[in-house]
Formats: sequence, structure tokens, C-alpha cells
Amino acid sequence: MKRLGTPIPDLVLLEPRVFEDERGFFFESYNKRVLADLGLCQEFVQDNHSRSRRGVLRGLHYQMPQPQGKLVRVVTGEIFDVAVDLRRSSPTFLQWYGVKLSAENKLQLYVPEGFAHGFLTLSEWAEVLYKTTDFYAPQYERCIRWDDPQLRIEWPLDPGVQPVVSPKDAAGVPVEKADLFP
Ligand SMILES: Cc1cn([C@H]2C[C@H](O)[C@@H](COP(=O)(O)OP(=O)(O)O[C@H]3O[C@H](C)C(=O)[C@H](O)[C@H]3O)O2)c(=O)[nH]c1=O
Repeated sequence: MKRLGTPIPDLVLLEPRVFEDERGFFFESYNKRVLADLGLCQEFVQDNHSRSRRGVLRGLHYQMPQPQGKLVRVVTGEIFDVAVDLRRSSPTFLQWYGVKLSAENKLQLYVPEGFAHGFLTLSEWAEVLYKTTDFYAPQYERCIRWDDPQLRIEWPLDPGVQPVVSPKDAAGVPVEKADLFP
């Protein structure tokens, strides 16, 4: 597993070592010791799996209190994965980063606690697996609008095309009104 840099130091992009042969491929999608050697010593307590059709946008979500770090990967299709730094004390406060994660590139993104997370589905279908560092707590769930005018996230949407979002996400708040991290 290689640790690749991102413009936001705590946001980590990982590239697994893939073993290919005439049968197909094998790779360790998660190895606690390997991640610890790369500086990621988080304990994960929950695995999530979602499937989305093209044009679905899930996010921007975070929990407060009880924030979740998330280790995100894609096993079918492709997504544009986005993380936003919501930590007021961070030099990259309110900066966002987006990256294409796909079954093909096998890249993984570690989104730390204190970040909002969301993704846009780029393929006909995408299945996203992610580990979290704390348990789901719906009572603490927060949602920032995906098209927040201050964040100006450059989602790869065709001009004039709106994403498919849940009613909860359609009711997301502007970041200026959101509860943010210290
Ligand atoms: C997140 C979650 C949801 N659920 C239930 C609650 C709902 O009945 C149903 C769908 O939940 P929701 O619409 O919140 O799912 P997403 O929109 O994919 O939410 C996720 O999307 C973005 C990308 C994230 O980063 C978060 O992990 C998470 O908020 O699953 C659970 O039972 N456990 C869970 O951990």
C-alpha cells in the first residue's frame, strides 16, 4: 500500500499493491499493520456498503458529536469522492478535495474525523465500501448542501444536470450555518 499526498495533509489517498495473474487479481484491501506503518492508526468499528446509480450524489455528511473517520473504496463502477475540512483551527479550513475512486483504480481515501464526506456516482452503478472509526448515530448526523455557494465544489456534472439526492440531502444547510469543529 502506498500513501499518496493530497492538498489537505490529513486527508490520505492510498494505492494498494495489486497482484495480477492469469486468474485475475488479489490485493489486501485493509491491513491494520500496513496502515499503522503509513501513519493511519485508527480503529475501525463499522463497515458500510452502498450502491448508487449514475447521477446519485450522497452527502455532504458528518456526525457531530461522535464524528466518524472513513476509509472509502469502490468495488463496482466509479465515483467522484469529496471531503471538506470543517475544522476551524485547520490551515485548510473549508478547503475541499475530490478524487475519482473506482473498481479499476482501486484507490482508497481516508477521510478524517472533522471532515464532511460525499460522492457523485459517475458509472451506471457504483458500490462503495467504507470503514468508519465510530458508530452510526443518526441523532448526530449533519448535512451540508452539496452545492454550497461558499465551498464551490466542482462536481463533474454535465451542464444543467442536477444530481439525484435524498430528501435529507436536499435539505442540507449552507456551510455558513452549519455546526463546525473547533
Ligand atoms: C449511514 C448509515 C445509514 N443507515 C441507514 C439509515 C437509512 O435508513 C439508510 C440510508 O441512510 P442514508 O440515506 O443516510 O445513507 P447515505 O446517504 O449513503 O449516507 C452516507 O453517505 C455519505 C457518503 C457518508 O459519508 C455517510 O457515511 C453516510 O451519511 O441506511 C444505517 O443503518 N447505518 C449507517 O451507518
